[in-house]
Amino acid sequence: MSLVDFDDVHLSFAGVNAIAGVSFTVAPGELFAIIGPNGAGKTSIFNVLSGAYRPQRGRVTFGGLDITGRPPHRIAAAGLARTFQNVELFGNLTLLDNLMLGRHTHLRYGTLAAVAWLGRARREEVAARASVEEIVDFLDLAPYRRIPVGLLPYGVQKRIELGRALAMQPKLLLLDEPVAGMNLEETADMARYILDIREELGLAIILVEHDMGLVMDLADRVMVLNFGVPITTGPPAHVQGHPEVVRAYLGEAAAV
Ligand SMILES: Nc1ncnc2c1ncn2[C@@H]1O[C@H](COP(=O)(O)OP(=O)(O)OP(=O)(O)O)[C@@H](O)[C@H]1O
Repeated sequence: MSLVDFDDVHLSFAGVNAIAGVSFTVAPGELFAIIGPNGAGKTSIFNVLSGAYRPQRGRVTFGGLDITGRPPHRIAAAGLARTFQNVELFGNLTLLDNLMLGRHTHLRYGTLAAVAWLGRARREEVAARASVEEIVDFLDLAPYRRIPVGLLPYGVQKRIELGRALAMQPKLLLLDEPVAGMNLEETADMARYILDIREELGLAIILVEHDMGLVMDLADRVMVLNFGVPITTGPPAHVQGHPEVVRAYLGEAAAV
């Protein structure tokens, strides 16, 4: 069974079609990439998946659950986590605090228990700390543990954002331009972490990215969008050779 089933989704803003009949599925553990020129509708798909936008038509199921139009916190609790195009961390908090905030979707104790620091609250907090420490190791973030994240280099902040998404223990990660603004070394590092997440943690990932080299290296399948409509979907080799894709989008990259 598919983990994600995005079925004939339509979304428009005051007559502008952001998504005009998009369908795709993502299998558990798959790395599915979405590419397309600026304004093609990639971020809108993420916003529909995560519950920020409600589509006018179509249905989205996640893990067999109909999540169409559900509020973002419900969808997050069902196991969907995302990172953003621009870093959205709490700059004056430390790495550990930022990751603990990500983990908070999983803490189930009530306010009273937390105030009284009762058994369950304490046990959950200890488990949360342990799982956050695993993420710190996994992403090689130990040197930055106690520094306010706003003071850290951009590439490290993007990695922390990835860590915060992992702290939610998701089944599906939405990565929105994870290497935008990074230098070559930072990009290669991020590519390795994305592969590790997939191979060691077995998470499904939907990747939106303009870096074609990264997409073609990492993705199992790629969907190409143009003006809110998919042109084609398939393995990287299929997409790269598709004449309409070359014309609509890969023209410059293909010439590199
Ligand atoms: N909140 C909004 N209000 C009005 N129009 C919007 C809104 N969000 C997106 N759009 C429009 O929907 C279309 C698709 O935008 P979207 O941001 O999804 O594209 P994108 O492929 O992610 O682009 P980019 O690569 O530049 O991030 C664009 O025409 C955009 O202007």
